[in-house]
Order: sequence, then structure tokens, then C-alpha cells
Amino acid sequence: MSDDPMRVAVLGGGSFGTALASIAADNGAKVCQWLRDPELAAQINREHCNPRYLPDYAINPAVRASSNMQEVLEGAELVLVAIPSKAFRDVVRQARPWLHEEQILVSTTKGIQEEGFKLMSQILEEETGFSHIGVISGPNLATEIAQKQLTATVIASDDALTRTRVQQALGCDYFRVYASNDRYGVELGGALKNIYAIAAGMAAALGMGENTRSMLMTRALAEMGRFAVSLGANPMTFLGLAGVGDLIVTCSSQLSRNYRVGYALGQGKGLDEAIEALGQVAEGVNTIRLVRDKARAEGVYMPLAEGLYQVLFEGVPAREMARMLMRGEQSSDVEFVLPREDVQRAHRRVEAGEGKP
Ligand SMILES: NC(=O)C1=CN([C@@H]2O[C@H](COP(=O)(O)OP(=O)(O)OC[C@H]3O[C@@H](n4cnc5c(N)ncnc54)[C@H](O)[C@@H]3O)[C@@H](O)[C@H]2O)C=CC1
Ligand SMILES: O=C(CO)COP(=O)(O)O
Repeated sequence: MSDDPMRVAVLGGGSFGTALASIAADNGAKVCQWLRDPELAAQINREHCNPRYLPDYAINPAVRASSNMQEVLEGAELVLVAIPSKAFRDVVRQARPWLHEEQILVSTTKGIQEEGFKLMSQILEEETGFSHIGVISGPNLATEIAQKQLTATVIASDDALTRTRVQQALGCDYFRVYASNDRYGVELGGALKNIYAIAAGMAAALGMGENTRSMLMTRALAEMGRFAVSLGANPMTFLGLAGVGDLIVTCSSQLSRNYRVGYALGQGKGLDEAIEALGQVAEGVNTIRLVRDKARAEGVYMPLAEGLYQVLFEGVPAREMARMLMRGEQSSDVEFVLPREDVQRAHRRVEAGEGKP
């Protein structure tokens, strides 16, 4: 491998794309960032700041922004795609003429496509047929990365070259990159936790306490694991940064857009109003709908996702939903230790008078 700096292309001019572009440049890579808006690109090149999505933070001046896809992709070894899920496939299609088999393509997007319940790396695979494909996910609030707060992420791919080159490209003094070969689990964790961040924001706005938040996060993890198992993913991945790590940060921080949408809803704002006020993407709103439908179709028990769906889309008051959830069927703490069905069976027996003194 040559000593030339790695060439990195970042597709997306939002907060995360901008933060990642700056990390790669801090690390010595030659970085080009693609964004739709030529004026914003010119402003980034002039002022070394992204005033629309990451105001108040300096971007490494070596990052070159452009609205010309060909210019950005030419010669790139690593392509990071940081585009919201709704536009992800469209942008990959725009990029396709300048992508080639030797490149490493990595999604950084934590969302799901409605048609076929596809994750973003599956879209990368479908649109290109390439083999160096991966996903970055973890507790990665873009504004904290922009402040160079110590942060860790996961690069997940079954391709060792992809994992290694991403660790080399992005790993630095303030950003540590761990490897995983469970691409599906890592990507699913990043998408699912957004649902529960909305619930945590809502609970905070309703004045609920730390016990509540802790219960919510832990039960969310149980639900995520159950869902993952039903889709054939490895639930152990959720014990890592892209599972419990991301769940903790997104359910605890006002910097999370999903948390903020939940908080606004908890304050009594309507869903459209909450999204409008945010002005950025909160993937969880759409993910709740998709996951709730998928859980129903697969017969997976997901009371939090179901309850949240009813609050967001069917007008059930959040407090009323919280009460119903608290009074829901008796369950098990860790289902891999004591299966939920065993708890329910024991209840049925006792209720039928069997085993009572
Ligand atoms: N911001 C964060 O802290 C983190 C975000 N992510 C994920 O990164 C993904 C991207 O999010 P952000 O950069 O935060 O989003 P953002 O909301 O800050 O910006 C979205 C960007 O996508 C662009 N965009 C939207 N539709 C487009 C289209 N049709 N064509 C071209 N560009 C389009 C917008 O112009 C904007 O530049 C999301 O899925 C999010 O879950 C992951 C980790 C952290
Ligand atoms: O994924 C994130 C942090 O890891 C960012 O969360 P939000 O999309 O809710 O801001």
C-alpha cells in the first residue's frame, strides 16, 4: 500500500457527514464532501464551517466541499454515505456512474427503507453489487464529535479490508473505531434505538424520573433483542457500542434529534410541529411505524414500539399509554435466562388454582 494519503468521499452535507469529513481530514486523508447545495459548499470551503447543520464548530480546512458528484467521487478509495434514509437510494443512484468495485462503501445512516424493510447497506449492495460494504454506527452525537469529545464507533462488515481501512481512515486521538463482522446487527441497533430515544424524550418532558428512564432503556434493549432474534440477527451485538452504547446516549441527551422530537411531543406539541421545529432528520419517527408493522407481521412482542406508535399516530395520550404498559402482562427480566413464556405459564397455573397453598 502506498504512503499517499487515503482519498475519502463523504456524500451528505448534514451534521454527521460534516463531522466525519472533518475527522478523516484531521487524520490526514484527502477528503471531498458532496452536498446538493452549491452555495453551502462554497460557504464550507470559504469559512470552514457548516452554518446550516453544524453551526459554531470549525471543520478541518482541508475538507473540500462540492456539489459535483463526479469531482467528489473520482479517485476516492472510501465512500461514506451520510444521507437520510428517505433519500439514500436516490443519492446512491446519482453516485453510481462514478462508483467502482475496488471502492469501500460505508453507510452511516440509521434508518430503514419502507419497501422491503431494507437497511441502508443492503441498498448499497443492491445498487452496486460490490463486495467492500460496511456500516458505521455507535454513540456518535455529531456535535460532540465536532467538539472533539472522546468518542467511539463501530465499523461493521464481513469484509476484513473494509473494517481495516475504515479503522485506519477514522481512528484518531478523539475517535476510536471498533470492528464487528455483524453488519446486520450493528445497523439494526442504530435504527432501532431511535424509537426509544423518542420515548425517553417524551418521558423527560412529562417529568418522569431516572428510574423511569433506566427502566425504559433496559426494556428497550430487551425488545430490540427479541426483534433482532426474530430477524435472524445476533442479539449479542446489542451489548456493544452500536446497541446499548447508542441507546444510552440517544435516550439521555438533548443533542439527539429523536430525543428532542419526543420531548416536544411530551410538552404537548403535535408531531408535524415537533418535526418542523427540529429542521433536521429524526429517523425514529418513520422507524416506529415500520418496526411496529414488521413486529406485528412477524408476531414479535414489542409493547414499547406498539405503545409509542399509538401515541404518535393514533392520538393515545402518553400518560395513559405509560399506565397501560405498567399494567401489561407480567414478564421476565432477562428472557435469555428465564423465558417470558415460563412466567406466563406460571401465572396461568396460579390463576387456575394450581400450586396455591
Ligand atoms: N447527526 C448525528 O449526530 C448522527 C446522525 N447519524 C445518521 O446520519 C444520517 C444523516 O444524518 P445527519 O447528517 O445527521 O442529517 P442532517 O439532518 O444533519 O442533514 C441531512 C443532510 O442530508 C441532505 N439531504 C436530504 N435529502 C437529500 C437528497 N435528496 N439529496 C441529497 N442530500 C439530501 C440534507 O441536505 C442535509 O445535508 C441519519 O440517518 C442519522 O441517523 C448517525 C450518527 C450520528
Ligand atoms: O445516532 C445518533 C447518536 O449516536 C444521533 O441521534 P439523533 O439522530 O437522534 O440525533
